Amino acid sequence: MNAIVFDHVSKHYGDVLAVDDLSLTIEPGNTVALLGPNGAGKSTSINLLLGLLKPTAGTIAVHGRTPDEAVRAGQMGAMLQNGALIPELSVKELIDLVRRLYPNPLALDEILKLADLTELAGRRANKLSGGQSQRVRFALAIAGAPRILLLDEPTAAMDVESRLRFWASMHDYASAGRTVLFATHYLEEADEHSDRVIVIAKGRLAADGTAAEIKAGAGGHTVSFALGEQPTAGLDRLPGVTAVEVAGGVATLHTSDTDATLAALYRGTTLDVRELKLSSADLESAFLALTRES
Ligand SMILES: Nc1ncnc2c1ncn2[C@@H]1O[C@H](COP(=O)(O)OP(=O)(O)OP(=O)(O)O)[C@@H](O)[C@H]1O
Repeated sequence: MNAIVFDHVSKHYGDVLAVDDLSLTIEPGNTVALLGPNGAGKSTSINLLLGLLKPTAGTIAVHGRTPDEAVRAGQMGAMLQNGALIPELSVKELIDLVRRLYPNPLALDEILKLADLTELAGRRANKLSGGQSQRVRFALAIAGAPRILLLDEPTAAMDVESRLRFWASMHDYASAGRTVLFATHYLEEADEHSDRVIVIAKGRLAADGTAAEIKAGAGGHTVSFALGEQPTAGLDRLPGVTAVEVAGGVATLHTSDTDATLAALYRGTTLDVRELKLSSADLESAFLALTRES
């Protein structure tokens, strides 16, 4: 059975269509990045999954149950964008308080270890740094041993070292066959820390695949050369070429097949090709191309 199913889900806030006929399935054990620019509908989708919002149309299933049923059964844990911690309690007390609310929680020591908080167990919540507070929020999200973990921009405002520690914790938790869905703006995080990337823009699905597939599918490579005064006609019809840009006397061809484009450039045109450069588009340009299109 799928872990998460969105079936033609839409969500309106008054006149604003935040999620627009979104259909997707996520299998158990996958770590999936939900990537999209500001206002794409990432938080709305996560809140719909948690049952905090109801869809205007369509249905959502979590291991075959409604979101409300799945939350009640302790199957979902979430780390949302802001959530206050109780300042007077120590890290250990706070986590223990929350874990006791669940039917089958993880052991306290295991949570502290997974969230990399063992050394901070006695520290009061109001004496934690921003990155440490985020680790406590992560600990609270996993306390009930949820099968599905939802993380809404979990590393926002973390420094580089905190991010590394955070992602190590997330991978440890996911490694026991759990499903993780995290929303992010950071392309490199989606690339490095997920098995699958779902790109949404304006509430719609813009791409779905591994980071490598998304890079390839969005015209993943560029071939550029000094064009000078030579004509550009026909460049857009070379095999593999998806877009042509000319700026400052340099032509840049976006291509899905570098070999075919290069062969045709040399054999099929009379252009004098100089200062040739090849580059692999990164996820960022693929992402920009995808979100621009939609
Ligand atoms: N409570 C609300 N009332 C009205 N409009 C809302 C509300 N919450 C979100 N929206 C709008 O819905 C759209 C999607 O917002 P959402 O917060 O889901 O996007 P997001 O991808 O999470 O953005 P960000 O990356 O900036 O957090 C945006 O246009 C936003 O302005």
